[in-house]
Amino acid sequence: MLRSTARTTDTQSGLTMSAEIDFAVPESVEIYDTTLRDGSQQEGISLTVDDKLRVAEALDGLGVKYIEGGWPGANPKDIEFFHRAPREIRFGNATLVAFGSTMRPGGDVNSDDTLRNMLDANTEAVCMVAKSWDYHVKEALRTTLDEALRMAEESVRYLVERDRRVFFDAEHFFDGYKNNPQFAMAVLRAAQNGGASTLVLCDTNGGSLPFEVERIVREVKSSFPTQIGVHFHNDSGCATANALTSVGLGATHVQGCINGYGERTGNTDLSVAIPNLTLKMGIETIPREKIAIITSVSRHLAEVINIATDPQKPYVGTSSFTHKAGLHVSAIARRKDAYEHIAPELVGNGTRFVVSEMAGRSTVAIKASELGIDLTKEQIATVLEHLKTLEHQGFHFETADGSMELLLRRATGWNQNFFEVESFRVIDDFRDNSEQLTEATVKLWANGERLIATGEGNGPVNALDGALRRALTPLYSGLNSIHLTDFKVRVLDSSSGTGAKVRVLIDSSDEVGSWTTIGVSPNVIDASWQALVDSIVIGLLRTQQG
Ligand SMILES: CC(=O)SCCNC(=O)CCNC(=O)[C@H](O)C(C)(C)COP(=O)(O)OP(=O)(O)OC[C@H]1O[C@@H](n2cnc3c(N)ncnc32)[C@H](O)[C@@H]1OP(=O)(O)O
Ligand SMILES: CC(=O)C(=O)O
Repeated sequence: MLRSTARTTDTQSGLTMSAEIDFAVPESVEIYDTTLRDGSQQEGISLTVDDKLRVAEALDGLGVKYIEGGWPGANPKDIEFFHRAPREIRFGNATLVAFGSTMRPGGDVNSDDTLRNMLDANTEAVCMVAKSWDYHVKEALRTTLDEALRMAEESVRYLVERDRRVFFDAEHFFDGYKNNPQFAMAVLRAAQNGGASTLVLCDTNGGSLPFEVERIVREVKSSFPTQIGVHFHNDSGCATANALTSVGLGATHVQGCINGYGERTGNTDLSVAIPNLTLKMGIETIPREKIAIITSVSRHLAEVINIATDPQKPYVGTSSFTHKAGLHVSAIARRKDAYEHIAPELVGNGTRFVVSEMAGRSTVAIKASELGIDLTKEQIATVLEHLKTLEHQGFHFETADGSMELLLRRATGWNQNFFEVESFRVIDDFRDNSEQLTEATVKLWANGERLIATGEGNGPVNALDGALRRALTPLYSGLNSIHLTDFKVRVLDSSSGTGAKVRVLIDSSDEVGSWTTIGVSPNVIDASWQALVDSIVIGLLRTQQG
C-alpha cells in the first residue's frame, strides 16, 4: 500500500507539530456523482424529470455509490424526482442523496423549510452545504461567525437525529482556510459535533492548485477522525488533479460528475478521476468490471444531457486513443502500447487511426488492411504521395472516410464501373421573389446505355442528388436505402473572397452505417458534385458487398 508522510500544524495555536504522521492512501474511495444537482447548475443544461431519471439509472448502472438527485424544495422538478426515483428505478448500487443548505441565519431547525424539504425527500442520506469562509458568512449571509457555527451544528444534528446520514459540504473551504483557518476548521468541528458522517472540503470557486490542496487536506486529515471528502470545481483546470491529490492524503469520498458538468467550468470529471483512481492508483471505486462501460456511460449521458463532449477528453473521448502522426502509427503497428498510456479497452474505448498528410506508409497500410484492401509497397507509396498532394490542395481525409476508401481502392487499379459521368448542369431559377427552384441535369453512361435525367431541388446538391438517383435507381434499387444526412461547406482561403476555394463534406448513411465524402474546388457546385459522386459510389459498393 502507498503511504504519504506529513507534518501537521495545530490550527488553533498556529504551532507546527514536529511529529510526522503517516496517512495511508485508502484502499477504496466512495464515488459521489452530483450531475443532477451541481451538474445541472451548468449553463445550457436543463433536464426534465424523465431525463433526470435516465441519468440516475445510468449512474447506478455504472456503480457509483451516491447520486445527488437535486435540491428538494428548490423547484417542483426536484420534488417530483425524489418522489418518482425510488418508485421507478431499482437501484442496484447507488444511494440517492437529497441536497440542501443549513437553516437560515437566526432560524430554528424545527421550522426551517429547507431542512423539512430535505427530510421529505425521504432519502437515507442528505448533503448539507454550509459556509466555511468567514468572508461569505459576513458578506453573503450577513451574519456572525458564531451564528454560522450554530446553523451548521444544529442543522446537521437535526437531520442525524432523524436517521439521515449527513454529508457536510463545507462551501469555499479552501478559500476559507486560506483566509481564516481557525474559523474554517471550527465549521468542520461544528459539523462533526452535529454528527456528520463525512466532512467534504469544497473548492467552490475552483481556484486552488494541487500544492495548496495538499497542504490544507493534510492539515484537516491530521485534525479530524471523521471521513474526509472533497468537491472541486475546475476554474483553475485542476479539479481532477486536486481530487487525486486529496485521495493520496487519505480522502475517501470524491464528489464530481461524469463528464465534469457543473457550475461555471464544472466539477471534478469522474470519467477521468475514476480510471485514474482505479487503474493508476489501484484504489477501489466503482465495481471493477464496470470500468469497461465508463466510455459508453459518458457518451450516453452526453446524449441525454444534450451537450457534445470534448473529443479530447481523457480516457473516454473519441480522440483519446486516436493516432494521426505517421511515426506514432508505425510504432503502434509494432507495439500496441507504444503511444497509449493504458489499453483503451479497459475503459471501453478503442484505438483508431486517422489518415492525413501526417501519415506515413504504416498508417496507409493499416487503413487499407482494415478495409480488406491489399496494397503493394509501391501502391502504398503512390497513395501516400497522392494523399499529401490532395491535402495540400485542401482535402481533409481524416474526416472523409468514404473518399479515403475510394482513394485506396483506386490505388489498386480499381475504378468504379457503376456509371460514368458525361456531364452535369445546374440551373438556378428565380421565378418571383418568393420562389427559387434549382434544376439539375445529369448525363451518364451505365451498362452501355446513355442516361439523361433531371432533378429539381431547393439547392444545387439537392437537385443533383435527385437527378443522379432518377438516372441510377432503375439500375441500382439499393440507392433507395442511401440517404444524405449532412452537408457542410467550409471556405478554405477566405482572403480570396468569393473566388475562394471551398471544401464540401457530405455525410451519408444506409441501414447499417454511415460514411463521409469530400470535394474541394473554387466552385461550390463542383466541390459538392465530387463529394456527392463519392457518396453514391461508396453507397453502391456497400450494397454490392451486402
Ligand atoms: C455552492 C453551491 O453550489 S450550493 C447550491 C446552490 N444551488 C442553487 O442555488 C440552486 C437552487 N437554488 C434555488 O432554487 C434558490 O436559490 C433557493 C430556493 C435555494 C433559495 O431561494 P431564495 O429564498 O429566493 O433566496 P436566494 O436564491 O436569493 O438566496 C439567498 C438566500 O439564501 C441564504 N443562504 C445562502 N447560502 C446559505 C447557506 N449556506 N445556508 C443558509 N442560507 C443560505 C441567504 O442568506 C439568502 O437568504 P435571505 O434572502 O433570507 O437573506
Ligand atoms: C457544495 C458545492 O457545490 C460547492 O461548494 O461547490
